[in-house]
Amino acid sequence: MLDRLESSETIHALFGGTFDPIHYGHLKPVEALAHEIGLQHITLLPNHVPPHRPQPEAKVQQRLQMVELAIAGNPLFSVDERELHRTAPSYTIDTLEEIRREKGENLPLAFIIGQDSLLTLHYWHRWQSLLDYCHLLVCARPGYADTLDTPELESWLAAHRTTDANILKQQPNGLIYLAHTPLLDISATDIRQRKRDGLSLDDLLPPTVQRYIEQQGLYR
Ligand SMILES: Nc1ncnc2c1ncn2[C@@H]1O[C@H](COP(=O)(O)OP(=O)(O)OP(=O)(O)O)[C@@H](O)[C@H]1O
Ligand SMILES: O=C(O)c1ccc[n+]([C@@H]2O[C@H](COP(=O)([O-])O)[C@@H](O)[C@H]2O)c1
Repeated sequence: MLDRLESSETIHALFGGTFDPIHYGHLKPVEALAHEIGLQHITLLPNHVPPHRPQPEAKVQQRLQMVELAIAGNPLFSVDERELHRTAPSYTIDTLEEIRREKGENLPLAFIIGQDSLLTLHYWHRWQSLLDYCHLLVCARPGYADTLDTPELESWLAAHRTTDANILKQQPNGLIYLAHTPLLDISATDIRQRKRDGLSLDDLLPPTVQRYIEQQGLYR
């Protein structure tokens, strides 16, 4: 694999999630990230069987439908359904291996996560191999420390971190970039609880998704 590419204008950026439901805490930080580092496109990757967490309340097709409603008419986003067709746990490394095979070894590939995911990354399946396939782009998230309390993760971050977004386009994988994205205190857990409590979901997620939740009777 080439260590450095001559030049590349494109990063194939993936944003994985359970999206139960998708909300502005997902959409707005990654839109800001796209501006910050010049991403032209972001592919949302809803998972089927999320590893390391309780299983989603909404059905696969409902979570997919909410993602599609949330990104309708926004050319920045598209959705990749591949993990939804797998019944095994949606390990990110498996998906990255597959996408790397499809895209070839030179295309810069990036996987976007929130700060909370970074803090627990050492529990992920084959976590130390993730950077063999992609860069990691980390969006800030309120309520989650920006220091890692696991020495192994801390030294791994120090070894791979870059503050220069331009390098991400010149190398296919191997770097971690902590973005300066806006802090949005929104979580799907809170949205599901607010729905159960009969509270408003305004400003937390797109109106189309709100209406869908209502129509489908989700999160009661
Ligand atoms: N408000 C937010 N700010 C930044 N990143 C976020 C935010 N909400 C979620 N993310 C990130 O988006 C990805 C997908 O998150 P996920 O679908 O689990 O949403 P969630 O709101 O954390 O869900 P839940 O509350 O059900 O755990 C994760 O990498 C997570 O860190
Ligand atoms: O590969 C793993 O072991 C792994 C463990 C936890 C989370 N992930 C992926 O990280 C993304 C965010 O996860 P979540 O649980 O916050 O929605 C999503 O694409 C998950 O499939 C992946």
